[in-house]
Amino acid sequence: MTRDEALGRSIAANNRLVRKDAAIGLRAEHVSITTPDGRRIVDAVDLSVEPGERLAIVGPNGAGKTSLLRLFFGRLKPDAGRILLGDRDLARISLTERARMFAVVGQNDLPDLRMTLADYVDLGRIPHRGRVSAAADREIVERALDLLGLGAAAGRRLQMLSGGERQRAAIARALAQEPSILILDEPTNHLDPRARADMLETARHLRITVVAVLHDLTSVSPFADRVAVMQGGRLVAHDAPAAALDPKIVRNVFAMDCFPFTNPETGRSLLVFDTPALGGSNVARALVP
Ligand SMILES: Nc1ncnc2c1ncn2[C@@H]1O[C@H](COP(=O)(O)OP(=O)(O)OP(=O)(O)O)[C@@H](O)[C@H]1O
Repeated sequence: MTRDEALGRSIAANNRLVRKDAAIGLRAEHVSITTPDGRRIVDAVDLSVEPGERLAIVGPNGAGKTSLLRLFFGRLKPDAGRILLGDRDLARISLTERARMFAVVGQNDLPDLRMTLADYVDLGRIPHRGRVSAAADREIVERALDLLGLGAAAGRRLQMLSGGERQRAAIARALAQEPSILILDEPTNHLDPRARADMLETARHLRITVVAVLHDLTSVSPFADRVAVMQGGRLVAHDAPAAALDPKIVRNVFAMDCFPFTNPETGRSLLVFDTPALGGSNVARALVP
């Protein structure tokens, strides 16, 4: 059994973490956000995420990725356009219901570091409190911890965990919420390459809708079904990874070279990125006499 299959089986065995009504899609219809000084940080974006799909949002710094992500789960309201959750307008869905549907792992989710890991992951149960027995809540927390390989650390305080372990704890907390939609803002920050691959692989097996802002472009194609490329608040591509991260688009948007590559052992297609030849960037020009 490959590692990938083993993970799939472990997640299937822990499938209490995946809601039966998990297959919900999201749609942004012509959404915009304009700042008080008149800047369009999200500009007339139309974008759909199919039920159970994993969408990666990529783009350079300041492109509007986090703002678009926040529109998707209602943290920000659009000035124009609307967000649909399934066929319902998100603006008409109560905060309580949203809290049960969306689990969000943000960039700076620093809780009180004196909490134990188990208590922290139990926070994910708050939207469901009273709907199932306390024993069922505990079991779900344990499953979420086991799934992220943190079972043995359940009694440790967060301050005793490494950055990578805290990041996994945040994902465990999100999964304990049994969300329909998982929202990840740069989830692989602080993770070493193996932990990063594991985390994205875990998200890949969940069979729920996942929307993730990713900075590391090499993580995108193993993880995502589709990719939204943002630049200057606009959506400039929305397609399967190889098409959305086409070399021309990558060069225009990121000033990087992109080379498609197939892993000869697995047949999996991967994208390799490089900076353009010296002289292609202002920094390089400044450094080379
Ligand atoms: N509340 C706000 N008020 C004014 N400007 C904002 C606000 N939030 C974000 N911005 C600006 O909007 C633009 C897009 O920000 P956003 O955080 O969505 O980009 P991003 O693509 O996620 O960037 P990064 O990769 O650096 O995290 C930036 O220029 C940012 O400074």
